[in-house]
Amino acid sequence: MHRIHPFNTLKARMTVIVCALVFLSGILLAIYAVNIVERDMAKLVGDREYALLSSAAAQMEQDLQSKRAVLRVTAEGMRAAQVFRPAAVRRHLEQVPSLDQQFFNTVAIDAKGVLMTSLSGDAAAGQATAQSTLAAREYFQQTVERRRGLLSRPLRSALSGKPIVLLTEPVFNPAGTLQFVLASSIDLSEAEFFRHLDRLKPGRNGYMFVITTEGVILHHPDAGRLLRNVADEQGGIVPSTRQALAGMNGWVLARNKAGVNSLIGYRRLATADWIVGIVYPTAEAFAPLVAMRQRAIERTGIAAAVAGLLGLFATMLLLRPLETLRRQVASIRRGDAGIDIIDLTRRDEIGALSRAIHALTEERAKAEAESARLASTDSLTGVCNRRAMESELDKAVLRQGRTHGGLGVAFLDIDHFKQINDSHGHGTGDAVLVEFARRLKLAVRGTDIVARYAGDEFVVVFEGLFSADELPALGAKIVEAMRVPFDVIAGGLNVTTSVGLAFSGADSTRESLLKCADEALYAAKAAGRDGYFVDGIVARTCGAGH
Ligand SMILES: Nc1nc2c(ncn2[C@@H]2O[C@H](COP(=O)(O)OP(=O)(O)OP(=O)(O)O)[C@@H](O)[C@H]2O)c(=O)[nH]1
Repeated sequence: MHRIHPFNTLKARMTVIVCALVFLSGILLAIYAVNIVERDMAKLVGDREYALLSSAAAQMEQDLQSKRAVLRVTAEGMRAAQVFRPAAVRRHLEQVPSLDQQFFNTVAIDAKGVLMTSLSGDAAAGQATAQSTLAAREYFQQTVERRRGLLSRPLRSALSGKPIVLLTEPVFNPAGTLQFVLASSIDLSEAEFFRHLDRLKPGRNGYMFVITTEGVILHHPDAGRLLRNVADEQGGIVPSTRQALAGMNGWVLARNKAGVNSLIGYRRLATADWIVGIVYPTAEAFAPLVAMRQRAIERTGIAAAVAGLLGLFATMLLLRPLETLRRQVASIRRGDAGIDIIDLTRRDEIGALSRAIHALTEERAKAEAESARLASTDSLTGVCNRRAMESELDKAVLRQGRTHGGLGVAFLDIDHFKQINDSHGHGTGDAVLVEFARRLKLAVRGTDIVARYAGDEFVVVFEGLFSADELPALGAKIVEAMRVPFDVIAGGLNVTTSVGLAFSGADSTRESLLKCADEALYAAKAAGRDGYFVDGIVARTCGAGH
């Protein structure tokens, strides 16, 4: 029997397909779910960081406001008290403790830009260095011009050399003439609100930064970048910062300047041209998600393996009847079982296949039987043909050899059949042959073999005879059966036959028996037809050596 390779079985294929489908759908589902979660979580984390950023920005704003207020109140107090001379100014400033708390230093610059006093440091030295330069400073010029205080661009202090921003406030006399400008500096490298900002930095590698709306760095974990403009740095402005400089408030997922994928947020202050920023590397921000994705993929793999096993089990269970059917068909082919072992009661496709196989086998058996019948039947008369007769006679000879039963053979020929054909036509001749065969069958036993040997010649094989003595009666009966006119033409047609009979001996063969019977027929013809002759009835039985 042809064996099927295990990998070619339906079970294997279906298992592979089930596994692949489960794995694929699982992975797709996991990716889809993780993506949704990722999106939601990114939004959650982004919004949370942005909220943090906003609160830091608000606090910074508040801090700047209170600084501004301290300076304004101080200036207002000096105007009201008409404190305009340098020594008085210094004394007054020294008496405002919040100035020292809020600022790195506070200076007074007269209307010409000359440093009048500086709260910290050597005022005289400061005066000497700054006298020629402060008048040109942008913050001084703009304060004088606008006649109100401002927050300066970041700059390097002429006095301390530190990176600073200045809050200014002009002081006028009651007549409205500018007496001097108060300028309080915030040390960018030490500012308290930046320290506070750093305390809010997200994760281990996240950081906060502050830039001006012109791109100058006010605060950054890398102190070396202070006062640099991001546009002038190597690599230029990253796209997200460019958007922030253009006015964007919010967060994005982008690369920072170091090329690290990060969640980057920007928040512009309302009262200063500053932008507070936050950078949170995504690897850290979404670390739980990365772990979750890993877990999802691992678990999907396990689920696929389990589903594959279950699929294999289910497939084996479902296909078991198919395997049974295959075995049944194999045993039917081997001849070990009949077609009835096939179960026709199932209501599924395997049942339908079983019924189809059953019907096909039955039809084939019928067709084979029919073709065997046709192969062994004379098409005109319906009795056995010569070949079938010879085969049956061979078997009968063998049987009689074993059972020692008697076997007789009659060889018949219709008398003057050629004349019937010639006188009445071939059709009538055929009708005579048919009627002759019918009568012949009726004249002998149902178990005897009646065959058309050729043309108008017939053979009958009689089994189970006791002796050759029974042959004359059989011959007479046949001759007698043809005596009634054949109803094949108007008025009937007289048809007679001559019969030669032979009886088997111990060493008889088909050929010898037929030869004996043929010789007896010849004798019957010679004796005048319409009669029978039994070969050797008196003298001999018919043996192979005849
Ligand atoms: N109608 C018909 N005629 C057949 C058929 N087969 C053979 N024949 C004819 O049957 C005739 C047989 O003639 P023969 O056996 O030679 O001689 P016969 O006329 O019977 O004469 P005897 O046998 O000597 O009595 C031939 O003319 C054949 O052509 C057949 O199937 N149908």
